[in-house]
Amino acid sequence: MGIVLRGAIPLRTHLRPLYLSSRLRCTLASFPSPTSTQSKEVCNSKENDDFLQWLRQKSGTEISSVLSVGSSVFGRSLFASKPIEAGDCILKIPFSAHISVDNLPLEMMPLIPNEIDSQSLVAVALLAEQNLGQKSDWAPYVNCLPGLGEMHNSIFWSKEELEMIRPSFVYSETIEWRKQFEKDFLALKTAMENFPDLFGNVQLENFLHARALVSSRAWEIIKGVAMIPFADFLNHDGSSNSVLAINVKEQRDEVIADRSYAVGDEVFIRYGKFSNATLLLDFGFTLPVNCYDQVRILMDVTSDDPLYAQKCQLLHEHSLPTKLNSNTLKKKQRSFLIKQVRTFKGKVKGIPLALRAFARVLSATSVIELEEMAKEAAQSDGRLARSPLKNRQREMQAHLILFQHLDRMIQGHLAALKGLQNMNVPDSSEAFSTRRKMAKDLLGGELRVLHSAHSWLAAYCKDMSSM
Ligand SMILES: C[S@@+](CC[C@H](N)C(=O)[O-])C[C@H]1O[C@@H](n2cnc3c(N)ncnc32)[C@H](O)[C@@H]1O
Repeated sequence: MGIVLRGAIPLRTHLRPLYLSSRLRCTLASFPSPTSTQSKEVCNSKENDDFLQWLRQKSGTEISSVLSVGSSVFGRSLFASKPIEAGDCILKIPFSAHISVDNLPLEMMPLIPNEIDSQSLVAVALLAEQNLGQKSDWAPYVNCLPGLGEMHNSIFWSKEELEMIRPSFVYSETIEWRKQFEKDFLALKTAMENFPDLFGNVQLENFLHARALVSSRAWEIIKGVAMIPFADFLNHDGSSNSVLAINVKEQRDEVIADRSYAVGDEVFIRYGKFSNATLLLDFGFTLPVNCYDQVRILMDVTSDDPLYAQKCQLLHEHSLPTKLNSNTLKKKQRSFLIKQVRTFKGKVKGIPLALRAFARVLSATSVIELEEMAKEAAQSDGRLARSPLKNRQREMQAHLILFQHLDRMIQGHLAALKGLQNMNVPDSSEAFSTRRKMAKDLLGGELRVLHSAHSWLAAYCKDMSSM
């Protein structure tokens, strides 16, 4: 195998493919590149030289002769120190420079419960390096990592800050994640206590910090995930076609420039095709305009529906989410994901077929209709209610249910955005204003997606009623 392209890791994603398939480039109008607003930055040459010299020694090879470390509005960043042409390989980092689970003592592994994911394991490895301080082989790198106060992942938001994003699914996901990480920490604490010299006295706050450092800057490697010094100083531009790639043959990570850069320009890569929800949860930032935005929605059969039991049963039998599996499935697994709606060759993209099928079941008013849906599914590919209902009135009703659901979500988002606009932010609270801006980006992006689906549903219902 040669080069494998990959994205940075969002939290708790175990099975993300190791390569990025289609590499859709957003139009500049819909997705401004950060480079266009970026001022050139003079790098601190001493810091850069020291860091690169340490990494060169650690790796036994040249890392990059065209990039230097500096800072931009996005924090630590990499800049072109020489002219770069599209197609140039701009950095090469051997696997030996990774911080991964291999940094942990082998004797510790049997003490770690199976349910702990590889990102939490790397967080534990990072905690050990942090505790070793200057004695750590990775000290020059570990010292560069942002402190807890500089992290804005939603798991660090206060109750009041989280209220700003209540209409978004990210609100409940953040709460779920925090609970999960607290549980993971308790499970890992016992293992760490067996190695007091290595870990010292790790508190929940330290673990959450390390966990968020991993989610915002680790990449998938062949086994699990790893922190990759220097490569993780590159900031994200959703319109970039440069990604971090694994060169298995040469046992190193590489980045190929997708465009030319003049000396002093900040160099960006794309971490992945991530929505603002993912960026907020995993990376602690958002983009003002993000063409990968999407909205998670939860729909359920209401308990006052006369056919409640029959609808739940039918949906459940066809693997559609219902309250029946709320004990076994997390909210995310029970939700539907809407993307910006586009019509292509008469087909609509963005509203999942499963969601439309769900709405068709919701719209049924008799057991006979439900039985017909089940029969039709059995006679075709087994999937329930995938085709338009023969009864046009009913088909319109199904889509009206979705339309009204989205309408309520739109009203919720609009009210929350208005609240953010009118909110008094104390001048002293820099973190709060950063987070308020992130809340605006998240809700604004979701609103655009909701509006696109809402308009499409309105047109569909109109078509149905006029037939
Ligand atoms: C892989 S690190 C990149 C280096 C980082 N700037 C630093 O100071 O170490 C990812 C972090 O950089 C910041 N970042 C990267 N791209 C960004 C962007 N387009 N807008 C805002 N922040 C960004 C976020 O804080 C993110 O969690």
